[in-house]
Amino acid sequence: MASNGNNHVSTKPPPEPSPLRKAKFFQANMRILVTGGAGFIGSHLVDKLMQNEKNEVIVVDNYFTGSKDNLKQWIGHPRFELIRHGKALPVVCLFLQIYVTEPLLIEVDQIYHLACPASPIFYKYNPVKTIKTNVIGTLNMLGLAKRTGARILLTSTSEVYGDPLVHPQDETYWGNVNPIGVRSCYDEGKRVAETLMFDYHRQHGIEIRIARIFNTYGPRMNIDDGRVVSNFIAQAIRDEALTVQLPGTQTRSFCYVSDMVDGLMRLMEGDNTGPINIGNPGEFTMLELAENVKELINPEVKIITVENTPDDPQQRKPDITKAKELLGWEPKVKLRDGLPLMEEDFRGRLGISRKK
Ligand SMILES: O=C(O)[C@H]1O[C@H](OP(=O)(O)OP(=O)(O)OC[C@H]2O[C@@H](n3ccc(=O)[nH]c3=O)[C@H](O)[C@@H]2O)[C@H](O)[C@@H](O)[C@@H]1O
Repeated sequence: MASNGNNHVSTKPPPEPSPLRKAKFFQANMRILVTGGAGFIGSHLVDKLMQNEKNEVIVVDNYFTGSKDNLKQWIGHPRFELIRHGKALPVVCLFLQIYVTEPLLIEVDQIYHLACPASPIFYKYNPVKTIKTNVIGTLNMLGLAKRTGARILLTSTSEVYGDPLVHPQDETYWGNVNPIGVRSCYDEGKRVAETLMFDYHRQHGIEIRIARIFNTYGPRMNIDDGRVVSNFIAQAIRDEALTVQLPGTQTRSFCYVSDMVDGLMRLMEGDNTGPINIGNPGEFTMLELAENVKELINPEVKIITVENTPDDPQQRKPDITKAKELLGWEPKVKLRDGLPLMEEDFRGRLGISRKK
């Protein structure tokens, strides 16, 4: 049984897969559910999973932050299925509808559970729905894993470390999180989701994997997503000033999306439950990031400072020793190589070409 090296080993064998999966007539394909599969990271993960002819991929998404456009190349493909919901109810409600009141009665072998708005602007917009998504959504996916015997991977977040007092952050750090702040719906929500994963693992023998994702960027991010890399790139392309939130010395470590997807798939296929940090340890202040974007994308653009929001973590950098040792994974794409790839995608979508 997989362990995270911290005595979290389940005493129970994993539940038996559905008898259907063993039936003679049943195809040998691996059936993989991706919640949030129309989103930024989810859709890149789907692309990679679909490259393997043995995979059937089922996406559940409510399009709150994801978009059908991200999956257009797979719609109609015989190994691909998209579960979407009607338009009568507000989008987040619809998401919860399927998770809460309509259990997903499908047979799956693996579940990548990504569903949740990840941009602070979006997750703070309706915090009650955000925490419900993290708690009830994860509970229901664990219920599905229990019934089908599927292995489930949760994309948790570096936000579980809060405003960290250790640097860099390794997986043994328990975090410095405000339980009643405006970010709590997300960071505390993900912390409860991790707890649920381990409780199902210990109590029911569910095969779990937990990735703690650090800031990720790349093509298909929402243009007005509100996160720093997408903001700066869109601002530089539109000739608008880059808005560095104060103090500007706060740091983040940015991982290119293809590296992230590679890390998630290695974690799913490997033997370790995690939690495992998946992120790029290259650390930048927000002022340095702005300088890089200015130099690479638009040397004419201004950099200004603006007010920040409460509880913004002041430093963040993953210790990826565990990912290197246990998954043989480390990121390959440097920030200065990844930013131009994202610029190209944003220019295409904004319809603004580079000045000669
Ligand atoms: O990108 C991510 O992966 C993470 O994004 C957010 O976490 P955060 O690190 O706060 O992401 P941003 O909103 O991109 O902010 C990063 C830093 O940039 C600053 N910022 C943001 C936007 C902007 O226009 N200017 C600016 O300086 C913020 O103050 C903050 O210090 C989410 O909360 C995480 O769950 C998610 O994993």
